Amino acid sequence: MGKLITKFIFCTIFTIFLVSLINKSLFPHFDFPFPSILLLLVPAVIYLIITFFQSSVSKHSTNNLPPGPRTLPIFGNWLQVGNDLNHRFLATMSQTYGSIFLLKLGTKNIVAVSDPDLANQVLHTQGVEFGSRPRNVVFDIFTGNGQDMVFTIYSDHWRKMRRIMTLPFFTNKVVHQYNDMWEEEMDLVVDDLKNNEKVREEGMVIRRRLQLMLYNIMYRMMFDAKFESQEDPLFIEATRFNSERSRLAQSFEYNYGDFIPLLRPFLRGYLNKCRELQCRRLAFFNNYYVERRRKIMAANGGEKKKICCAIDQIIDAQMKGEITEENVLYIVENINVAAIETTLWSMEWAIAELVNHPTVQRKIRDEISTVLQDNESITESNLHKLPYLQATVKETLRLHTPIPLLVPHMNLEEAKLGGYTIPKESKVVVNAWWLANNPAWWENPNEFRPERFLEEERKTDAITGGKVDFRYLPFGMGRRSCPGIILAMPILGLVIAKLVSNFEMLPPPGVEKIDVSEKGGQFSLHIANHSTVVFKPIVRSKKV
Ligand code: HEM
Repeated sequence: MGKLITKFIFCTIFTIFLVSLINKSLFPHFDFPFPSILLLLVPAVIYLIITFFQSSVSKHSTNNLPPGPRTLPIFGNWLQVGNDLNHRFLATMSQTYGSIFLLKLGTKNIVAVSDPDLANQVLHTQGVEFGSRPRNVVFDIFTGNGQDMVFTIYSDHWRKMRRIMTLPFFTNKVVHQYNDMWEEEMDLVVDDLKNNEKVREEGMVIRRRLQLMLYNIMYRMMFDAKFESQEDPLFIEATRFNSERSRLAQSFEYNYGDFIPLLRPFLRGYLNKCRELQCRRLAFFNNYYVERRRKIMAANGGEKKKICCAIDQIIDAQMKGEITEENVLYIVENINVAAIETTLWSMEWAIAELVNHPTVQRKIRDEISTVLQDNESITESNLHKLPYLQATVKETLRLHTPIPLLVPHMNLEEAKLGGYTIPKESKVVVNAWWLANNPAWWENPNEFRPERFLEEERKTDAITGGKVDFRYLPFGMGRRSCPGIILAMPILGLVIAKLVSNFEMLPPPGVEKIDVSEKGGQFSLHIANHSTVVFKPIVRSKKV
């Protein structure tokens, strides 16, 4: 510190001397006012900041940090790498810097991992050390400073929230309890498609209809409530609130204020927008859904047997003093964020790939008609008899990993990883997409080929003895892995089975293949264009 102060004084005197010299020679008659001298301190202050950063970087570099590109003062690597640190860009960087590397974005450290063994260390063997989530200015607002479960640090609060959420959402009992309801919602989609003549000739963009289906599945599970149609004002409001929240949280626009705290005052407008949205959004969940359930529960005298949906159990936990009223709302917020769009993106990817691969559609149909008895309908409980269908779901999530870098992890304290020192509070991203698409580990990874999970992957299973395959992590692994896998996999399997067995899904007239290019945000990877698809009904004898 003493050294820095000497540098600062030296630099200030030197700058004043230099600039007055320039001023005197350029403007000999200019009377130099006092406040301008103060202005001259600006370069000195900048120099001070620069040297401070330089000293901290060089201090780190003696500490066995992971490799990475050279950093600039203040900005770190930000000017070189830009805002959009997406899965493909990080995969390319890993070819230069190796399977673990460090980027400095302003004051923030980002460690990128793209190797199955290192992924195992982050998610599993050192899952406690790396089990937290990094915070940023926008997520602090959307999570009420970590009152939720998905984005909170690894702590007693997280354990309690995960335990309380597991019983009403993430057990086999829940799956069996709701299987019929899921099917009912899916059958309504099939009926809507069948009853719309335009759909079998010109086709339609199915996203909004599937979105309604998924909202209804989740809101029926959560609140025993459903939306009447895509025009239902509450549906319009819920989807608007959630998509605005996604847009604001996933945007790269606020990075500058997050990476460089000095610039944070310039984010005030953005952060106010986030605060205002969050306030209205939580009030919406509370007024229309949570409060309604509270009233119904109060009318039932809090009788256990009358608990009929997930939020009743959550409110019950709150009434026992385990969590706060705000925590209840953040659970609702987390399900809205984590459950619906992820599953919807996966469905859109699956449909797009099936349209472009009619043989896969045919094979699924054949499997269903071979395996299931006449009049035996597909349900969650017989999905396990349909390996090709399941391989199709897996292949979709491999090629188009919806959360390609997982939800970022963070180490609260300095830690070791792959022999390197990871500074405390680093954001650690596991490049799940690259693990699942690296040609070093997968045969022709760019191909959509469900067969790989039945052929070569079976051989891999034989080699690994069926142990966890850390090349394939669309739901993460370990403590912070996705608990929703227990719902998402059967929901995806059932929707695909119902669509494929009721319709031939085709590109619209005049189009050979539909566009499967991708678009990403800070977390997500979704299809860039929601293409039109023709749903041509199949005349069948079997009920599916
Ligand atoms: C295809 C659909 C889905 C995909 C691809 C997906 C993927 C993921 C991923 C990658 C993570 C982070 C894992 C990590 O950081 O290591 C995650 C976390 C989470 N997901 Fe999912 N998810 C899906 C559906 C769902 C559903 C349906 C729900 C709830 C009903 C859900 C609830 C959660 C929650 C609560 C977390 C946070 C876990 C924690 O931090 O402890 N997800 N999901």
